[in-house]
Amino acid sequence: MLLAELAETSGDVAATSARSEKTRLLARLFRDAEPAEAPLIITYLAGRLPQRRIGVGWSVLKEPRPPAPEPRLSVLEVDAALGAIAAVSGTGALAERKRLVGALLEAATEEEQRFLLGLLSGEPRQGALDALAVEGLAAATGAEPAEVRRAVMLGGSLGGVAEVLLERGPAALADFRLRVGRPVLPMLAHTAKSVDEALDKLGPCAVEEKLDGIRVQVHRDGDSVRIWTRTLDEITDRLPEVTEAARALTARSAVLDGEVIALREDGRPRPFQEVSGRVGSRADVSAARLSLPLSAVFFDLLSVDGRDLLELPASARHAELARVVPEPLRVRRLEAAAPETEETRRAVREFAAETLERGHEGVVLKALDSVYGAGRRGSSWLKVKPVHTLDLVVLAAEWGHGRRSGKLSNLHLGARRPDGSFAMLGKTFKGLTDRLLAWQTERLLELATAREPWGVVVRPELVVEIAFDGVQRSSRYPEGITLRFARVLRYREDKQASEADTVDAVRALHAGG
Ligand SMILES: Nc1ncnc2c1ncn2[C@@H]1O[C@H](COP(=O)(O)OP(=O)(O)OP(=O)(O)O)[C@@H](O)[C@H]1O
Repeated sequence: MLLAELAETSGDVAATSARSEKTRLLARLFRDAEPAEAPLIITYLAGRLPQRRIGVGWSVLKEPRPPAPEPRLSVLEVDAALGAIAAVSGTGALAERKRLVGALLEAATEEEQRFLLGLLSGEPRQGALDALAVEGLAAATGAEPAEVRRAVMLGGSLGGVAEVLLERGPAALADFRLRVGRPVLPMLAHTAKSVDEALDKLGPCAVEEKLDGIRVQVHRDGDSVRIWTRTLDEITDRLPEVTEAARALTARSAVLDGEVIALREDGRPRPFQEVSGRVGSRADVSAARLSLPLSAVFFDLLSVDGRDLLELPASARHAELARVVPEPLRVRRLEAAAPETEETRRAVREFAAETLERGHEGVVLKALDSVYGAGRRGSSWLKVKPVHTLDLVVLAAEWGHGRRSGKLSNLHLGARRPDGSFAMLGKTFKGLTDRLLAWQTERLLELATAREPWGVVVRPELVVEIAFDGVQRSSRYPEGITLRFARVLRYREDKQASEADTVDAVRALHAGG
């Protein structure tokens, strides 16, 4: 497929507000696509790059280049060119990247150049494109949209499903079943303001400790054990102790969902940063496990000995979990089968208070009758934390003063609007350690799209977790609201900007006071 066709459709989809028309346009595009092109088309439409970063800033991109008179670039050629640019390293890398970017842009027509520049500078694209792409694919192939969604959940990627669907038609969707050895996206939680609100919303439920570590999905098949993160990156080699624990279970095959944490000798959790440092580092793992042993604590079971449990209610999945996973490897949990009674509510509040005393960050309440919604942020899991946090996107950063001069410090924070753009909610430089300041200065300079005397404007890509004390009215910011006492907790490199919190979610916190 020529890039020109993709660029034109992308523009047409953005220009119409009717969902049915968007679906029709996307269906036509998918009908014209080769199966192998589908994953790329979907990523480009959503404004993402498979390479994530190509190491080229706005100063290079903005140089005018003569456009090609006729469209001739294919999407696969664009991908190959961007791959080559991302792979350049060593001395003279910058000049070489600049040369390659120039060559790519000069092979593109004016309209294609606009599309490529938007893509490379991280300009917001269609909000919710992936959901539209599911409908477009379904319309193009005659599949049921719900079946396509199910396959994406179990296949782990929309691109992968799209390719198979275009190649073999709707019948191929039946092949997407939970398989040991193929990870699925984890089920996610919504936030509730209090334990009582969560009990009211859920009805009969279980309350569990919320552990602040790294989400893991552990697949055991006989002696083979593999471990994936929330974003489905494989980290088996980093966690030999989890592999050993999984091999010791009574089940021959199992898919487990849990959290990896580090515990002190007195049983209290060590800070998240230590866990992520160990999992992310490339240091020798046998030495690392001696200085910081990690433990997995499991809270769900997706399959056991060949039986798929995804469609079972949470209570039945937990009964299976309790059968195959011994106590210390299971999350602490209390069942609240009668949440309307004062006695139950008191017990749940006590459980939550004790959990905080034990050093954990909060609790998660889960409806007893809910199925496992892989990849979904359903309303049947509700997290309750005493400190409000939001995942926001860094839009710009200001140069620091005094001890922080030469470092990018004060961050401009944005929440997501429904159209995919970002609304600035405020600024903060609080909570930044020297290590974070150094790290963010380097990253933000890479992402810079404009340099100003006061700092840099960046591609809206980096997600940062912010703690704050409340939401208040402010005429200084575009949505009329801002955060009180915002401070940085950590960067969330496991999240994309499209997963950041929305303006509506922040507004709801304001309304709820
Ligand atoms: N008992 C538990 N049940 C479910 N999740 C838990 C539990 N304990 C800890 N977690 C962790 O809590 C995460 C959800 O809450 P958190 O506030 O950390 O959300 P988040 O990291 O911003 O992202 P998300 O909700 O998108 O995962 C889960 O992804 C999981 O890693």
